Amino acid sequence: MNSSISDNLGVGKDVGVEPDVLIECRDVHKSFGDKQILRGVSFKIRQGEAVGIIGPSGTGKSTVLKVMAGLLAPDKGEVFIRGRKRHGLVSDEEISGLRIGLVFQSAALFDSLTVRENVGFLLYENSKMSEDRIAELVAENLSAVGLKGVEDCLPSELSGGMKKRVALARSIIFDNTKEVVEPEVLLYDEPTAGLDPIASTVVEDLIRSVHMKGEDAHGKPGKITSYVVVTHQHSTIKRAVDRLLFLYEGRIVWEGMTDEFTTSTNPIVRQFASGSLDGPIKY
Ligand SMILES: Nc1ncnc2c1ncn2[C@@H]1O[C@H](COP(=O)(O)OP(=O)(O)OP(=O)(O)O)[C@@H](O)[C@H]1O
Repeated sequence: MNSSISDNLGVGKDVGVEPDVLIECRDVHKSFGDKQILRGVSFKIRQGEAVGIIGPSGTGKSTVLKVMAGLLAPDKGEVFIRGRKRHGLVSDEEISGLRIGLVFQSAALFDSLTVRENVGFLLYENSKMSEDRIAELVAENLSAVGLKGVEDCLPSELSGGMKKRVALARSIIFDNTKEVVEPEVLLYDEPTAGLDPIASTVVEDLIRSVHMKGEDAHGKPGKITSYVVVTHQHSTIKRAVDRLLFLYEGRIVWEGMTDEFTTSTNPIVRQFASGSLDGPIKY
């Protein structure tokens, strides 16, 4: 791609960053009106990683996910996708060489479409694949998340947990007739919020199972290269992620592996991990 075309397509020139870094936020700032939410957020998401973003309510975690997904543009600072600077909002993930999926807390399925139409939606709209092939792929991906025989159901006929699985199947399905299959990063916004402890465990294991280091319902490695989970739940922190970013007052104030979280001496982390009212975080 020549540079004038790539500039028009919203992708800048390569910068010399590490090849295993899929997404990098560098000094990202974002305000809504006069509310400054992100005040210089910097971090990297690498190949194969399972990362959690935690922090007090309203601190900007969902905003970070939207910036990573290209749904919100930073006011200041930069987002690099596989070493290429993104300009503004992303309109075509193919250009970046990375697919980025955002999985909302509510499954966000189309009520009037069947499960098959929901899961295959992007392929029906954007690919040249035959309807039969899409139907096959839909069945394969539903089965990877442990669902069978629900293709003709409407979302209203499914339980909450089944809807989450359908939403996940929709996020991991891709057009496998293309020559180049880009890696995919999934961003989960509070996937276990409002679920009972057992349903949470099911979702946490599902998130692991679609990751390349996990195994799907057939014992095959998952398709997702890396993922990022915004969560408040300790079980999700422990079970579904390996590394944590702690966001507080618009900045990453602590980063570490999950097992370091409960032993950290950082006063902000200690207060958050224990749920104490005493400490630097004020409500
Ligand atoms: N589109 C928007 N317009 C105006 N304000 C917004 C917008 N999106 C987010 N905000 C505000 O930005 C702040 C951060 O929101 P965000 O959802 O990113 O926080 P969060 O850390 O994910 O919170 P929670 O843990 O409660 O879900 C909140 O005060 C929110 O009201």
